[in-house]
Amino acid sequence: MHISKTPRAWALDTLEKWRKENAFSNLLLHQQLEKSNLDGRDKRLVTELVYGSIQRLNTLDTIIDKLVQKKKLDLWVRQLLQLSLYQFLFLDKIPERAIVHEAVEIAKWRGNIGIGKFVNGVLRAFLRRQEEFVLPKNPSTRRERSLTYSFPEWMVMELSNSYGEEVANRVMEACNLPPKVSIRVNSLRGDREAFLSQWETEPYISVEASTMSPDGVVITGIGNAANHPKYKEGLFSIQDESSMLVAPLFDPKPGMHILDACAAPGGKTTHLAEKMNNQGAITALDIHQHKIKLIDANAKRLGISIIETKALDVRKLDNNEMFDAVLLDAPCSGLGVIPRKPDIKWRKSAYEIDQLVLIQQQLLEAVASKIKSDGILLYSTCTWTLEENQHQIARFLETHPDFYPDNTLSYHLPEKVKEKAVIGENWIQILPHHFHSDGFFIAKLRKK
Ligand SMILES: C[S@@+](CC[C@H](N)C(=O)[O-])C[C@H]1O[C@@H](n2cnc3c(N)ncnc32)[C@H](O)[C@@H]1O
Repeated sequence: MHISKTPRAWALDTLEKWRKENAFSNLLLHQQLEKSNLDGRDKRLVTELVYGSIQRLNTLDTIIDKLVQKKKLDLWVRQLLQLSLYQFLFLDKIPERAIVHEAVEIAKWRGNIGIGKFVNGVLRAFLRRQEEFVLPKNPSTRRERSLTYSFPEWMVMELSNSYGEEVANRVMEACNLPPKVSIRVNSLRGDREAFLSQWETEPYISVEASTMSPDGVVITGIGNAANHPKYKEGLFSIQDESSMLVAPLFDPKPGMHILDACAAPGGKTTHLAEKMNNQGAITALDIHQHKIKLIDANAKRLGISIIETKALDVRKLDNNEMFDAVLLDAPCSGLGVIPRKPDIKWRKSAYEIDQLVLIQQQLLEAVASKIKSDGILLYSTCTWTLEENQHQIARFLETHPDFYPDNTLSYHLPEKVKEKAVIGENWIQILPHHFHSDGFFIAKLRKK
């Protein structure tokens, strides 16, 4: 195989595009793997190398800086070193000789013999001096924890101040493990038992009932689940298990009229429609026109007809329509999805979180007046910062005396979830180490 077609060359190409195009690693990786002619095993290696190098970015760069002594490196050379060091440090099945050899071949092919020699020298220096770079097993300072768990220092502090150091360490550890793939059975097309029995003819795929949701299935070996015929036939949706907790909290009944204020791509909207047995009405808004198409396509694929979509900023919703319930699945810092999108660690800032808190406040304000008396407001985010979650809801209740915390939230949560999650009177916070699913927050409020 020519060097340009090897898994490591594909990984390097993907890392370069990720950085230069500021792309999301998960979307880019899907595109790249589709383009390549690699077999399943090699695709898994590319995935591991790309996610791993991004996940461990600060740790790898710190080592590279020590090895090259501040020499300015071309982006691709640095990334080639990152993915080689990632293999030395975090993968134990690949022989050191093979890692060095392939890195040098790629350096010669992409650059020249001189760069090949340079890469060879840096990697051999690392192997000679390995002991200098061993990460502390029980890191204590902020800097040590940042390097051992590969998190920016401000996030280490944010997590520790919110949940304590021990829990923060468990969260960061969990974020470095490969994410689970979970799917949601379309209950309009049959129940989970029947669905689980339909995979026996596909021996490379294994399925297991989720303990977090009666509609969820944890699946391995499927590759890109969106390419599977059963997905195209509308038998399931791809959804993280934590997100599957939202729809049941409405105790949805056929005939309800629900507003999903930030709906695209429609994961929770379609779950709600399935729970309502496709009877009633859901108004699904999203600010981005191009994302509305995703909700429509998902509804069509799943055989759902009760969702009416509209491209609209919910802050501009000025008709007099009132709803039985509103879901505000707000735009947020997304720190809870770091296991699936490690890029978030390096691209979010504390300043951005402050901006998001203000937007979330405006969105809550906008939907509050659209809820009927005795109606439900569910607020959710896929993050763990207190400002976006518990503090946001406390502030809303302080300034909206016509709402009160709805303590029925826990009736609709599976026992297994209640055992591990952090639960308040009317909210739940799932952290990534609880179930190895997304970090997720949900609060339930009711209008007087
Ligand atoms: C967390 S995502 C929603 C995910 C969705 N609920 C699901 O389960 O598939 C937040 C969405 O809010 C949308 N959004 C952001 N600001 C908005 C606004 N002012 N009005 C309506 N939608 C908005 C974003 O485009 C994004 O699609």
